[in-house]
Amino acid sequence: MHKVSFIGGGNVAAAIIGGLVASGTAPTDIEVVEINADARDKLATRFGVVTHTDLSQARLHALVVLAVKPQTLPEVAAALAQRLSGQLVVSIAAGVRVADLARWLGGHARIVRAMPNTPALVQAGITGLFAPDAVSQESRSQAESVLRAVGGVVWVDDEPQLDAVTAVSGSGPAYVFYFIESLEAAAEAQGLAPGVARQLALQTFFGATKLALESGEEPALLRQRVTSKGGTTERGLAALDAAGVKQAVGQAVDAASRRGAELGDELGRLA
Ligand SMILES: NC(=O)C1=CN([C@@H]2O[C@H](COP(=O)(O)OP(=O)(O)OC[C@H]3O[C@@H](n4cnc5c(N)ncnc54)[C@H](OP(=O)(O)O)[C@@H]3O)[C@@H](O)[C@H]2O)C=CC1
Ligand SMILES: O=C(O)[C@@H]1CCC=N1
Repeated sequence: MHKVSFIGGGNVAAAIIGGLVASGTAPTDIEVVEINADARDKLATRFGVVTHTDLSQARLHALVVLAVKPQTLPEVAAALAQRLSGQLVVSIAAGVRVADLARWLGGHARIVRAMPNTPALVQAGITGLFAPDAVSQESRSQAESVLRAVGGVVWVDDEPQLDAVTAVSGSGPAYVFYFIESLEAAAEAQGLAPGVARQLALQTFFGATKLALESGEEPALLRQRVTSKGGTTERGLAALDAAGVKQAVGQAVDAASRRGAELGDELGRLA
């Protein structure tokens, strides 16, 4: 496993670092530049990684993961530009395009974009990856091996598709938690105790997903098997249809994807 430098040590960086350490990377082979003292202390205590307050203190390993907010990236990239000497740069920032990042990095070409998600924390993430044609197969494999430490990976051929990935699986855990919260609230409204409501909601999402993954069957077929003719599920699904839930999910993904493109446009206008 490669030595990795992280710039930004927040939620997602911590999840990836956790996966790397769990899959055998020595904590001392990971360094993190993080301006927030609390976050820095947590990373050092939890994983034993090397931490720095400022980029100027970093050694910069062969693979550098940019894990700051998109709005912070132009400033971080400008500071990093002076320090780069051929490293592979992997950006996880939503929306920020390779061409803009390359420009802020002073023309650096070895860039891969990645869009992970927070289930990475429990090594059950899924990451979308994109690299421009000029990036070698070896660099692609290096980037992929870091993200594989926290779950599955998929590659997309066109950069705009990464906005769709962001909207589906990057933001997706938030939609799932929203559905879990809704099911739990509905269970409580039926008079079930809060602890029971939580257990029913969580295990139902977990069990249904496990069944779909392990059986490999079409989700539509699995749904039909739950839906007895003239029974309860039929009524429940009819209510979901009448409320336009399927359309609402489409609208959520569309809105999130457009925000990704918009972030790219906004930040791309910066020099
Ligand atoms: N959250 C998610 O589910 C996902 C997020 N992403 C992307 O990942 C990136 C990080 O997101 P997330 O982990 O949620 O964000 P966080 O805010 O948790 O992490 C970013 C960290 O970087 C620190 N930071 C800010 N400026 C600097 C700097 N100049 N040098 C070093 N560290 C700095 C921040 O400190 P402080 O808080 O003090 O500013 C913060 O601790 C974003 O670009 C986001 O688009 C991608 C996939 C999923
Ligand atoms: O909300 C966001 O912008 C980030 C990107 C995907 C998940 N969180």
